[in-house]
Amino acid sequence: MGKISPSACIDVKDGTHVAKVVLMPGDPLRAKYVAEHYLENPVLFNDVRGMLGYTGLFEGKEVSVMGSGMGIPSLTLYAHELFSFYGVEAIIRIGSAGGIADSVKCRDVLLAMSATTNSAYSDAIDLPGYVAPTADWGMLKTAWDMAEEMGVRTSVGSVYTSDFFYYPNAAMKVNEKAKAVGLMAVEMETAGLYLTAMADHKKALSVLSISDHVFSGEHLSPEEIRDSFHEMMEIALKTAVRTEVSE
Ligand SMILES: O=P(O)(O)O[C@H]1O[C@H](CO)[C@@H](O)[C@H]1O
Ligand SMILES: O=c1cc[nH]c(=O)[nH]1
Repeated sequence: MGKISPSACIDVKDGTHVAKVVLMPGDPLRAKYVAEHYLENPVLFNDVRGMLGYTGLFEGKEVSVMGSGMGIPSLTLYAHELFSFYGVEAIIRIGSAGGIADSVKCRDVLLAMSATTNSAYSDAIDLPGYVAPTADWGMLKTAWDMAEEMGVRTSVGSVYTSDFFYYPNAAMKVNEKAKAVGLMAVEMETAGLYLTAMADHKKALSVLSISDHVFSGEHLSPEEIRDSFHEMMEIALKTAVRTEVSE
């Protein structure tokens, strides 16, 4: 029999550990890329289901990076296990998003202050009315300061976290309605991350990179995506090592 893991879907390898702040891209291969290109001495701590997770050093401080998979069910499963079983205190999602506001352009970084969603996830919190999935203010402020210092074109606003990448009924015009109430971009995880952090009494932030525009049809080439992701990752890493955690 193997060792007993405290969690169902992450199995931290013997002799490794998870840092108190974790960066989470949707794609586990992006986690590997970040570990290999940005972290000193990265050590693989998880590879269950190929959801690669590494811990290393950035600016001399420990930080982890691990894939979340796509969509709220996948991200919230991993985020809850990290928060509840591995001592993680803050998660920063680093993901791509489709622009919906006219003011948002490809390559922009978008800091998600809040996230509206069509997911039923918040129903489980069972509070009368609607819960407002919101970023941690301290992390949001730090990310904004880092982006300003780096001179990166950055927006702060509300995103739409959708359970659908492909809507089965296009006539619902969901992206048009999201745009009409001022939501800036669409992606698939942020609301779940913020609600999980809220329920687990932890901190979270989504730092997004605009990879395409839903209405203008503008989209980046793979090389351009790599360059704009670089800015998002730098902002997220600088925020991670400045996030207040327990000693
Ligand atoms: O780039 P990532 O982090 O995967 O995020 C976006 O890309 C995926 C869809 O292509 C969804 O996960 C969406 O949220
Ligand atoms: O979820 C996503 C991510 C990028 N672009 C989109 O249109 N949707």
